[in-house]
Amino acid sequence: METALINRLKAGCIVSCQALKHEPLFGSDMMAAMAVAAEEGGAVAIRANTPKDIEVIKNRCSLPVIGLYKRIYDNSDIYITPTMTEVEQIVSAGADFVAVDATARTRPDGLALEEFIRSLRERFPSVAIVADVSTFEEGVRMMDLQADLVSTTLSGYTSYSLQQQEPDFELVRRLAGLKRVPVLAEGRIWTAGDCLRCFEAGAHAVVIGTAITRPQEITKRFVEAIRHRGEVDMNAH
Ligand SMILES: CC(=O)N[C@H](C=O)[C@@H](O)[C@H](O)[C@H](O)COP(=O)(O)O
Repeated sequence: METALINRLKAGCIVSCQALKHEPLFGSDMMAAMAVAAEEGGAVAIRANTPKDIEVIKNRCSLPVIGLYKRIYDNSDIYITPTMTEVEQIVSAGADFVAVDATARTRPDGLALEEFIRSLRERFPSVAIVADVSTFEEGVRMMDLQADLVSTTLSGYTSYSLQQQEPDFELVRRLAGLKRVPVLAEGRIWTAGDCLRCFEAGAHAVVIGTAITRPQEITKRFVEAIRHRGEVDMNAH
């Protein structure tokens, strides 16, 4: 079942429909509408945050869902599905895949990454695991631990990973080059050209969030481009 699901993602566009509490589109209805729009547009899957959003999206949209649950604990920097408590809730909500922080940082419950993955597998053998990593070494470690997919989600979002404005094409290329586990290219993909570069680098699929589902950021891009043009004009006179 996992293999069929993973094959279904191949060469596809996965749309991340997420809005946090402080964002204008916050709310499960909004995210479900985004997911339906993504499905109409030809997406192959949805990435969604919180049990509630996942449940509503699964009810309205027929695409498979990569579920995660962002929760902040005081004693850890890990916030993407940090413990088994969050895993249980997103699986109950209907997630087909579970995305987890797969960095080596200390987890809130102190569980070693190996232990966490082992118990996730034991408890939920039919759920595919998406390992969100920030570096090549973390990706390899998750391949050793037999994650079903590795995603470059956290590149640029840990203190020790490459910080850059564009997607981490090189990380995609290095991980995909190992030909061990399918690799998702995720993070800061803004254009169709970025997507094509990810596929050239060997990505199994691409995950696009902000560029499709955060209108405030999309607007800002246009506004900044216009402002920049104005500044260039002023300097020319
Ligand atoms: C780092 C982190 O917490 N990333 C989150 C992961 O679920 C989301 O906030 C991103 O929107 C998603 O990864 C897609 O990336 P982008 O929005 O750049 O296309």
